[in-house]
Amino acid sequence: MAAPMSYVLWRFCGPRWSRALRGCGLPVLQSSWSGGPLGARLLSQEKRATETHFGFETVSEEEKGSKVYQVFESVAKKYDVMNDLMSLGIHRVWKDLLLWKMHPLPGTQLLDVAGGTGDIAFRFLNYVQSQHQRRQKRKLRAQQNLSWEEIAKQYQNDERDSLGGSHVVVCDINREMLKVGKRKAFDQGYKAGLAWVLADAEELPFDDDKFDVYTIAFGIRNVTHIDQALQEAHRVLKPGGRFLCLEFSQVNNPIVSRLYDLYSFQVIPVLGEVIAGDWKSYQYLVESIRKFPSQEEFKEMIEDAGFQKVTYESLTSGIVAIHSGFKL
Ligand SMILES: COc1cc(O)cc(C/C=C(\C)CC/C=C(\C)CC/C=C(\C)CC/C=C(\C)CC/C=C(\C)CC/C=C(\C)CC/C=C(\C)CC/C=C(\C)CC/C=C(\C)CCC=C(C)C)c1O
Ligand SMILES: C[S@@+](CC[C@H](N)C(=O)[O-])C[C@H]1O[C@@H](n2cnc3c(N)ncnc32)[C@H](O)[C@@H]1O
Repeated sequence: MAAPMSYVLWRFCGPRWSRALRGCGLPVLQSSWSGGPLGARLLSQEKRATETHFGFETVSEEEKGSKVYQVFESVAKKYDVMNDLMSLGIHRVWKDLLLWKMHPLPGTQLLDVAGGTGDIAFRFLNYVQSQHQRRQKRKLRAQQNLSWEEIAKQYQNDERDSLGGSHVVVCDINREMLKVGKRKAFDQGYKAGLAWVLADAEELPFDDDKFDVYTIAFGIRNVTHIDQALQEAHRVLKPGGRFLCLEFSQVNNPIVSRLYDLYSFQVIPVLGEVIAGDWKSYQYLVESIRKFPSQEEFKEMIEDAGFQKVTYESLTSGIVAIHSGFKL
């Protein structure tokens, strides 16, 4: 029996068509066609796809989860040095820009999902601490005729709560990545306002309406059901809370695109082999980047999860983009 048109479009044109069809009220398939009566084959939106991609490879969903786990288990110890080498330090600028965009207020409760070795969390703690100190200094300067005891007391209070009540939870599915992150936190003296949780972005172990900001940097590309992770992000954010995602995206300059492709496929796996002894994980990295939706497509996915005022900013000719959305 012939497959319905929506399935054919989904199979050959991808999720963009699929979304467009859903908008027109047509039934949309999310899985592969396997024969049998039409009613059984037109899958409901709840039904999960059984096949997905791992880089350019087609794999089952279960396989994808374990392959992604193995990748980060394998690269964990060399992860930070590889990022500096591959990007010549540019990933640090992108991460700083994410924090400037967030501009957290005192008392911000942040959830950093796929937080890995803690780069976003540490930047958050530095940012809120320096903001808090600046505010306290300004307050002290504005108060006239304070005794030295009063000034000393204020400074002591500041030491006790140097973050102004802000807090970050780093959540990641990979034990090895968290282990490296915790070691880094210990070595660099980060302790207050920081917690580590081993969990899946698709099934967060947090109550509804708990966080002010949700971040995910270079993480969502690795998640099997991106839609599910986005719904979880929406659920755990407070009303008024903000979703921020830093991820690889679509390069918008043809010359940069050519060079970037050359660099990605010819240089990155070689660096991976030489530095981390792992060609395959870095081949997965460059392939997974090419499989990730464009800026506009990802914006639509974020909107589909219920976020509003969704915007994005492309950085470094679109090599990466920061998407932002609000739970209103
Ligand atoms: C397993 O999964 C993962 C593992 C991880 O460790 C990390 C992640 C997540 C990823 C990050 C947190 C960030 C990682 C960063 C990247 C993947 C790289 C992003 C790339 C850039 C910022 C640079 C983009 C490069 C270009 C626009 C093209 C410029 C390139 C060239 C001029 C070289 C062209 C290459 C060839 C012609 C091939 C032959 C060349 C050689 C053998 C020489 C090798 C050259 C170098 C090593 C120099 C590299 C040059 C640059 C980095 C250029 C920088 C300049 C610009 C930004 C314009 C994860 O998921
Ligand atoms: C490229 S690293 C990003 C780490 C960090 N956010 C950064 O910017 O450096 C991707 C991280 O996503 C994590 N990850 C992959 N799938 C995940 C999932 N389903 N839930 C939570 N974390 C996941 C990996 O374990 C890994 O630590």
